[in-house]
Amino acid sequence: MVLLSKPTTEHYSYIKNCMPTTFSSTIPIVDLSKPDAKTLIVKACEEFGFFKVINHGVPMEAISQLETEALKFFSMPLIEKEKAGPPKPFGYGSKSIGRNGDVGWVEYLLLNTNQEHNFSVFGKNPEKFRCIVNSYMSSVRKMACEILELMAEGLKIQPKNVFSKLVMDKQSDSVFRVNHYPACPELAVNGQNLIGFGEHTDPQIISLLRSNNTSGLQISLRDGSWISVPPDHSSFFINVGDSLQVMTNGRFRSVRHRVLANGFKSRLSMIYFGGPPLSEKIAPLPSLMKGKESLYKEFTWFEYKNSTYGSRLADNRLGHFERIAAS
Ligand SMILES: C=C1C[C@]23C[C@H]1CC[C@H]2[C@@]12CCC[C@@](C)(C(=O)O1)[C@H]2[C@@H]3C(=O)O
Ligand SMILES: O=C(O)CCC(=O)C(=O)O
Ligand SMILES: [Fe+2]
Repeated sequence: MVLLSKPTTEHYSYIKNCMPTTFSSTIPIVDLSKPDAKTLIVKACEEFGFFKVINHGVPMEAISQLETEALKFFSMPLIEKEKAGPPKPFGYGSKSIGRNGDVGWVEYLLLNTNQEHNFSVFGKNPEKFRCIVNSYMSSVRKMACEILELMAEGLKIQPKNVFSKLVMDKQSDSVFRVNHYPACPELAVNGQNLIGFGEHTDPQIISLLRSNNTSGLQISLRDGSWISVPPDHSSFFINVGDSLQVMTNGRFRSVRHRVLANGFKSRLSMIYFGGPPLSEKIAPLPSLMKGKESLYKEFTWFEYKNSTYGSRLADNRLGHFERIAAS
């Protein structure tokens, strides 16, 4: 007799003492077609490091095509999906996140925005999937550029492409990820909170996230409390990354966020992480220092990225690069 092991969640992490989920209505909403967008973006980046964008200009068709292809990919047998792995550095991964023992109730495709690095990742119909990913990525990159320009305008710094030029650069080290969180029926029964993707900040400049209508994403506020982000499949959610926190000398905050698994519905999210070229120095822009000292030591994106590889998801990665104020 062959004994098949029952899927079990005992090796995953739970959140203890998790408060009942409260969906927040405090998350800023920015309409990119309105003239006040730049002011609202700056305010949201200072207060939360997070906001929701409507009228974003990414065609719903590009989004749903990618969603369909991704779901097709994730519905394949594990043995097929594993042909696209391991995600070192790009490809299919499941359960394990990063290199240092983090696990979550998630499977994912991690891709480079430069498609040459994504060999053999696309399953049975690679050309179609690749093409759909490309057209989605170019629309989202355009939105990233627009938002980063609005940030510069809102901060009254010049030129207005100081941030956007980094993600538009041919050498930009950007990453794209599709996360799939299967429904976890055990949770529906026992009411526990299982970690889908553990708490962390994104190391890059900016992240643009779109998900289906399944909840799970939470962000941490300045006081350390967690709020649930109501899902909205037609909008984008924008995260300030660590690099943008440094470039604004701490004025913008990179947001800590996490995903909880759902007992009833599966969640699919796709995230574009806009990063600078590897050789780029990440340092506060002189025009934002106003005579103040940099809060950070000087480092390149290459150095920061390398240090993230050695870290655990929840680590305060910027901590190593903070300059301790001389007293
Ligand atoms: C434990 C991890 C896993 C990391 C690296 C390190 C710390 C932060 C994680 C992320 C978060 C943002 C996307 C990603 C691609 C990134 O750049 O940083 C992730 C990466 C991975 O999933 O490999
Ligand atoms: O899947 C999500 O909704 C968010 C995941 C995330 O934060 C990440 O991949 O960096
Ligand atoms: Fe993230």
